Formats: sequence, structure tokens, C-alpha cells
Amino acid sequence: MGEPIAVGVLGAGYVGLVSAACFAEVGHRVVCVDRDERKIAALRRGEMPIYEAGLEDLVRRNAAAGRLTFETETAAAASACELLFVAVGTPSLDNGDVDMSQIKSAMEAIAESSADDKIVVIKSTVPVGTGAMAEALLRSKARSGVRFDVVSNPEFLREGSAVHDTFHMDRIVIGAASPAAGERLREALAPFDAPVLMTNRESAELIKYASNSFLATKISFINEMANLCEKVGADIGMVAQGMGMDKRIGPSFLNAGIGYGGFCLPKDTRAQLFIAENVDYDFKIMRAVVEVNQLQRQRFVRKVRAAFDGELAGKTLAVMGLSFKPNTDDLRDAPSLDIIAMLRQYGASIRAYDPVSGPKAAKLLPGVPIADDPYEALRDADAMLVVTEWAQVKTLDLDRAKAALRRPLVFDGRNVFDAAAMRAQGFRYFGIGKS
Ligand SMILES: NC(=O)c1ccc[n+]([C@@H]2O[C@H](COP(=O)([O-])OP(=O)(O)OC[C@H]3O[C@@H](n4cnc5c(N)ncnc54)[C@H](O)[C@@H]3O)[C@@H](O)[C@H]2O)c1
Ligand SMILES: O=c1ccn([C@@H]2O[C@H](COP(=O)(O)OP(=O)(O)O[C@H]3O[C@H](CO)[C@@H](O)[C@H](O)[C@H]3O)[C@@H](O)[C@H]2O)c(=O)[nH]1
Repeated sequence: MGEPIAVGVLGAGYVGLVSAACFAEVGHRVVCVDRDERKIAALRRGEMPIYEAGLEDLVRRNAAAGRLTFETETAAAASACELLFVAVGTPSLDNGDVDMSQIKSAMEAIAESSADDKIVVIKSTVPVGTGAMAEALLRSKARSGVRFDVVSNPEFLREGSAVHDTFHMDRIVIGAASPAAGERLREALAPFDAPVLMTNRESAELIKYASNSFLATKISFINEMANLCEKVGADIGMVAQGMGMDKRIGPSFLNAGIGYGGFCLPKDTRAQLFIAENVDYDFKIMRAVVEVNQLQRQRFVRKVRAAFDGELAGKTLAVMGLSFKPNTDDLRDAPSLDIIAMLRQYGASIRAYDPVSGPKAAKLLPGVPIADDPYEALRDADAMLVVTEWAQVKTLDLDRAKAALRRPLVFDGRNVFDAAAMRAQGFRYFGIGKS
């Protein structure tokens, strides 16, 4: 381990909080700031605002050791820290552009409260040019004699395995205009022992969008292949397996289903399109990727309707899993929300099950009973719809599930069950990309 460094982290969300806890774990002295006072008060009590495996233990242990503190004012980090990581949100605006207001307010607070030189590291996902823009803003507002360098260090962690991902990064990307600032960041991240790519700020910023756009492309591609499989008598599981055995293709991110959701892939693909449009480039593949993803949710609903001869009024459907993927409570752009809204529009009553996101989901889904016992959600339902592949759903006792349901009808949006086995067990079963 190198020497401990004083680092500030602005934003205590999925990225900021996980990064702050992991920086403290490798020995740095960390001040984590969020403008949300309730979040900070909860963190000071040792309560996690998000569900992420291993996080609570890491936060409590490092807070108790005095290496991790929580503050509401940027000044607390600016006065104590040499490196300031910015991990605030960059949500989508209605037109697909990136809402930069949190980034701007973070930069203004840094400029106002810094009395000595700072390296400002942008971890948030931001459009190309943001690093240069932020540096110009900081320098224009700096107190006299204070120098700011802005470095891009995009984050690649996945929700649900964020702590694990941080300690097992595939790569660290550092985009710096100042070599000295880039080197200092490399030293701070050395304990994570990952390959480092040093580049310019613009390339680093684009690497993040390019990576998420490519992952989204893989998903939309395999979903279109699945749709084709259904028409020609092929099985997408076998097709994906056969493709993935080619090392040039690889097996990951070839799970067909109801499309991608979450805080990142949907907004980053939309932003990628917006970035291209701004420079008059027609990014045809990305347009198709985004469209296919939306259609995939609609196709699933169409499949359910067709099985009921188009008549969902008076039917009760049990939706298994609400978060956008397993092992997280995050419901941002979760396919479940869209799918439930469409099914309700067609007159269906919905019951749902999710092992962790129930309390958050209840606020977004008024009128939908949410059970924390899967069999309770299935009781007397006309069909089971698998929307998120939680382990608790994959390992359901199928005899019990069948007994609970009014009809043994299953729509498996994540292909968690084996079609032949389900049929042998007496279910009428519909997967994705199965003939
Ligand atoms: N969630 C992920 O898996 C993930 C992974 C990689 C990159 N990213 C990117 O990282 C960024 C953060 O994502 P997130 O999911 O952690 O967001 P989030 O919404 O969970 O957290 C952002 C936090 O920043 C706080 N905040 C906003 N303005 C602030 C300010 N001026 N000072 C201090 N705190 C402030 C908010 O209160 C919020 O708690 C986004 O750009 C996102 O695209 C996210
Ligand atoms: O084969 C697959 C893989 C994923 N998904 C779906 O794609 C979405 C996103 O999944 P995943 O990428 O695992 O989750 P995120 O936590 O959103 O992580 C992505 O977005 C982050 C934020 O930018 C990046 O840091 C990560 O590298 C990138 O994987 C989820 O709805 C999944 O169900 C599929 O449908 N099929």
C-alpha cells in the first residue's frame, strides 16, 4: 500500500459512497460529502441509504477507524483534502441531453471553498468536453494563488456488485491535461492494483460512453436474435452459448430478455445519441439500440396479452422482481415499471414481489400490493411474470408456485427457467427467444 492521501468524495450515491468506503479501506483518509442532509445523518448512524452487498460493513468499519467521515458541506472536504472526487448525479433531461446542474453546483462549491491547490477528479459520467469546461470554470472562480487541475476518471462499477467491482477493476482510466495531476491520481489508485490507461481528458470521457453504448448494443443485438429465434425454431440460449465460445465475441452480456434498464445504460445511450447529434453525426447503430430496447419491453407485454386472447381486464398478474437487476434496490428506469404501467393500462391487476426494493417500489407503484414473500404474490394470480432474475425467483419451489397460482402460466422475461422442465412440470411456459 502507498502513503495514505486525504481525499474528498462529493456525492454519496451508488458511486460516491462505494468509492469513499473503498478508498478508506485501502488506507486513505476520506471525507464524503452529500448535500442531502438526511443521507448524511443516516450514514453517520451507520445506516446505508442504498442496498449494496458488503457496503454496510465497509462503511461502519472505516468510520469507526476514523478514516471515513460524512459531511454536508463541500468546505469540509476542500479544507482537508488534496484530491476531490466528484461523483454527483448526471441524469437525463427530457430531450436526452445530460443534466449538468449537479456537476456545476459541485464545481462552484469547490471553487468557493478551496484555499489551496486541488486536483478535481470527475468520476461522474459526463459528455466530452466537461473536464475542460469544469477546469475553466474552477480557474475563473478560484481564489488568488489557488490552482485547479481537472482529471477525468470514469467509473465502471456495476450496481449489485459495486464493492467487489471496485476491488477487482478491469482497468483504471485516467484522462489528464496535466501529467503531474494524472500521476498523483495514479498514486492514489495504486492500491487497487488494476491496469492503468493514461490518456487525454476527451478520450477518457468518451471511453465511458463508448463502453456503456457497446454493452447496450450487445444486449439489443442478442434481443433481436432472440426475436428471430422465436420465428425460426431456434433457441437463443444455445445461439448465445455458441457465439460466446468464440473468444473474439465472449459469453458475457448475451442474455436475452426484456432489455436493459437502470440508471446508466438507458441514460448513457440517449446521451451518446445527443452527443453525436450535436456534432451533426447520425449514429445509426445507437438509434436502433435504443429503439430495440424500448420495443423489447412492449413485445413482452404483447406476449402476455396474446396468451389471454388480448383480454387482460379482470386478470391478476404476479410480477416477480422489480429492481432493474438482481442484488440492488435501484428502480431507476427499471423495465418492471414500464411493463407494469402497460399491463395496468390494459386492465390487468398487478401483484408484485421483490426481496429488497419493496419500500422504494411502493412509492412508485400506488395501488400495487408488493409482497416480500414470493408465494404470497403468486396466490390466485392468473400468471407469473419473471421480470428480475433474483436468486429467490430462480430457486422458487415450483410445486408450491404452481399450487399458489390460479393458472399454471409463466412468462419468463429473463429465461431463468428451463422451458422443457417447466412444461414437463405442467406449466404453460413462455420464455424469450425459445421456439
Ligand atoms: N450507479 C452506477 O452504477 C454508476 C456507475 C458508473 C458511473 N455512474 C455515474 O456516476 C454518477 C453518480 O451516479 P450515482 O448512481 O452514484 O448517482 P446518485 O444519484 O445515486 O448519487 C448522486 C449523489 O450526489 C449528491 N449531490 C448532488 N449534487 C451535489 C453537490 N453539489 N455536492 C454534494 N453532493 C451532491 C446527491 O444528493 C446524490 O446523493 C453519474 O454520473 C452516473 O452516471 C454511475
Ligand atoms: O446480458 C445482459 C446483461 C445485462 N442486461 C441488463 O442490462 C441492464 C444493466 O445491467 P448491468 O450493466 O449489469 O448494470 P449496471 O449496474 O447498470 O452497470 C452498467 O452501467 C454502469 C454505469 O455506467 C457501468 O459502470 C457498468 O460498467 C455497466 O455494466 C440490466 O437491466 C440487466 O438486466 C441484460 O438484459 N442482458
